[in-house]
Amino acid sequence: MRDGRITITQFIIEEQRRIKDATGDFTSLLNDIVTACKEISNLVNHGDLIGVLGQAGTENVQGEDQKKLDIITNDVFLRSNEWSGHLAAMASEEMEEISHIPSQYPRGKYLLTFDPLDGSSNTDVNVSVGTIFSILRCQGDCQNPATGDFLQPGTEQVCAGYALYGPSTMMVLTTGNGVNGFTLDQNIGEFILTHPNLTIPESTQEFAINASKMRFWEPPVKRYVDECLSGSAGDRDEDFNMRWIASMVAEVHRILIRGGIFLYPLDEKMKANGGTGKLRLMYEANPMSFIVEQAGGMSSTGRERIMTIQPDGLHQRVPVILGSKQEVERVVDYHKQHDADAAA
Ligand SMILES: O=P(O)(O)OC[C@H]1O[C@](O)(COP(=O)(O)O)[C@@H](O)[C@@H]1O
Ligand SMILES: [Mg+2]
Ligand SMILES: [Mg+2]
Repeated sequence: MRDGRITITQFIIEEQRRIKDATGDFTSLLNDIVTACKEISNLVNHGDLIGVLGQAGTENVQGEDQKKLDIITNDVFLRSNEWSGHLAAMASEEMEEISHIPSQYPRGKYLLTFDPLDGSSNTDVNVSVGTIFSILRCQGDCQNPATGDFLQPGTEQVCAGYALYGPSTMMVLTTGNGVNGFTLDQNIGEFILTHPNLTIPESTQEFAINASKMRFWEPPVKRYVDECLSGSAGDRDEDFNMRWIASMVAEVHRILIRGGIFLYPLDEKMKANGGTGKLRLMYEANPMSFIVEQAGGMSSTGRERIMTIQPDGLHQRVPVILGSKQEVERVVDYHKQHDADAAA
């Protein structure tokens, strides 16, 4: 741009020039995703002015009540990405099965998973929400993709990103070469590079967890949070602050900017109902873990690195503990100690 600012399109193209044999497919796919996020930003921003708030009256595969915006944003993502010829198929939080590319369009070599609207319990109360996405290569038959083609560990991701619809609309991306943030300039409708090379501070005094679940937490999590709450009056040398926005995108974004630790652990109530966590591996935990690790942070279930989990289902749920390395390592240690004592 004349004033030296870099648009997301220019940034992506320059990134791709680094890659030998880059065909431009990936760049074009990312541009379609960027367009979808711009459209969603506009919808979220207009809210009740265009009647998109409130319940849809339907349930998704997770058994959750869908918001109107869950369904509308899912449709925006499908329509924006199905025609390009770069995708073999898509998968979403809001669809039980994978979505095949309509026969009138060519199929390509990539797979796209997405959470079209993250933090949807916040839509009606005007609190930040987002969109999360992850791109994989289709390792199987791209002309006849199946669910199994999606079930690749997070380490296989080609790209992960999110859009945050807050006071300003931002996009944050990684293609495995660091993490960069872009802000939507509403005047020209372009995302501009404003946060190059985002890095998560190793230490922090800020934790985020839904404390209403405290009585169900496993001992390692209970111990960690208790210590944070006791602060310098307890075993920790400093005092801690707490945050909970109930939008994973907004929590992760805060952590990318100023550090912190985010926990949505497995708890006794979930276990009693045969649950394995709250957040979904394929379109929440894996893309956010890729971004957090690329920014120098750490992401774990408490017992294993999330990115190396072999997925066994499109909507599989996992415990998520991510953020500043020193704090995540501490929580992982507490799990190790607890499990070792329990096994002894
Ligand atoms: O309402 P709770 O239990 O605090 O859960 C909040 C969590 O649930 C989520 O809203 C789940 O995501 P969706 O809104 O996409 O279903 C996360 O963004 C957030 O971290
Ligand atoms: Mg979500
Ligand atoms: Mg969602």
